[in-house]
Amino acid sequence: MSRLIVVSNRVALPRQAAAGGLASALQAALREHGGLWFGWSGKLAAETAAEVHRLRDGMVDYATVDLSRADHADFYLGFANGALWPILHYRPDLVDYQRSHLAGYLRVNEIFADRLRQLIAPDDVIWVHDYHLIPLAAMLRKRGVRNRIGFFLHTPLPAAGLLIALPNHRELLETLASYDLIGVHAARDLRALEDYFLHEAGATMRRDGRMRSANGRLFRAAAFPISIDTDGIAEMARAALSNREIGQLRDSLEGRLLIIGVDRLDYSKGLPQRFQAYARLLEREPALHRHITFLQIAPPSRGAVREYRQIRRELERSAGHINGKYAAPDWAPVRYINKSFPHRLLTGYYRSARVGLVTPLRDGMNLVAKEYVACQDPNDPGVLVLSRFAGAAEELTDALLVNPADTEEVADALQRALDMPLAERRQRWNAMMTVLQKHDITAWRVAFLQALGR
Ligand SMILES: O=P(O)(O)OC[C@H]1O[C@H](O[C@H]2O[C@H](CO)[C@@H](O)[C@H](O)[C@H]2O)[C@H](O)[C@@H](O)[C@@H]1O
Ligand SMILES: O=c1ccn([C@@H]2O[C@H](COP(=O)(O)OP(=O)(O)O)[C@@H](O)[C@H]2O)c(=O)[nH]1
Repeated sequence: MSRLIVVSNRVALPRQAAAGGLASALQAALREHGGLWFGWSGKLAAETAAEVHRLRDGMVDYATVDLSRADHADFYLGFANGALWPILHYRPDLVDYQRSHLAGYLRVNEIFADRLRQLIAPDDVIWVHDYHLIPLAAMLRKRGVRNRIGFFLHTPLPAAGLLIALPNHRELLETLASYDLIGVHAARDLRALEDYFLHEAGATMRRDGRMRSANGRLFRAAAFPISIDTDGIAEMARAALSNREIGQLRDSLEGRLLIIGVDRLDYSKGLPQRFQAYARLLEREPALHRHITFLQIAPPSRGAVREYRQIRRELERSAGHINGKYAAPDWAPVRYINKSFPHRLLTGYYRSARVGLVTPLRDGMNLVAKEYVACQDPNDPGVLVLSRFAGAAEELTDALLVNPADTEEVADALQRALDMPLAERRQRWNAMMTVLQKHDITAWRVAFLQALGR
């Protein structure tokens, strides 16, 4: 079996809390298969990649590099999260495009290519992840790397008509053709990718399903919905019940039904709209007062980008406003926490909640939705309220699917979830759990690597 090299900006180092879905998922994918994981150490230093830090844990070797403050600002905050992230999440209005940021992005990709080149053996299979590293394969090819290289995009991909709003889009996106296989989460992302290549980048589609780029390179694209370690997460949720912290949460509810949301503090997650929908429910249904509690866990993310600071302020106001208006001396309708929790606790919190409220405006997949389902008690499962615009909605069709921007619709779905009879909760949960047991993180990894190997 050839060695697998996974490359991503974010790396979940051993005994470090996984930050976000990419890190959680790749950690689970590599745990069983083993391989080398190359990427950013998460640390800043005087110079980018002055040395490669090596570490081994179980089946996984880690090779990480530090970023200089300037490269972190231009590459990660500036271009990746200030320009690419908003356009990929259908927010051209938030794109802050600066040439110096693009230059930093390309510079860091070149440095990564140099360092990685030295680690690659002839029959290694290389799997690059996400929008931070789009041109990496083209840069590796320039350095003579002929190995199989796959790419996986963890975000949504908007329609070509929107993508072209990004200055210099073709120069950047065409480099994707240097990969042998491009994976996306959902059928709609695949349609957008093909549409972009065929109508904006001069590629053609061959009968065998591969595309030929304008400069003659053959590559394939397909959808591979990412998933979770379903059985592992379910087991963790059962074990969590004996945790003191989970008992404390349950006691504090005093019989009230819990609605839970867990999201990085990101404008793509639809948090202001979610708070509004919850407030609307309270306004409409005084009978629910004191009988429900909404727990929103929202660890801060990318705080050096202006929009992320703004959304943080907005949510503080909104949570304060709802509590100010509806709270009683012995009841707060919203518990809002800007802190991150390990899976050991999160799984128990999910299991304690009657409703999982997952309403991003756009999301590549959204693993929280899948984790919430996997953590439920089969005898008394909760209900998932899920945005149609999360990749997960293509698979979890037995959730209550909503348009997150429609306050009344989300409030209706919350009410329906809170009232749902046990038989219907069980039937919906069984259907979703069947999907997650078949399509777990191992199935995702195997499907992608098999397709890359073909
Ligand atoms: O690394 P950060 O800047 O701290 O951000 C965390 C990750 O956010 C995004 O995650 C995506 O990947 C998930 C797994 O495929 C998917 O479920 C989710 O919908 C995406 O938003 C980002 O794409 C990652 O690169 C970041 O590491
Ligand atoms: O306090 C927290 C909040 C989130 N997560 C994890 O971060 C991931 C979030 O992934 P998702 O795909 O939902 O969204 P992303 O943050 O990647 O956009 C999930 O595995 C969560 O369990 C966590 O471990 N602790």
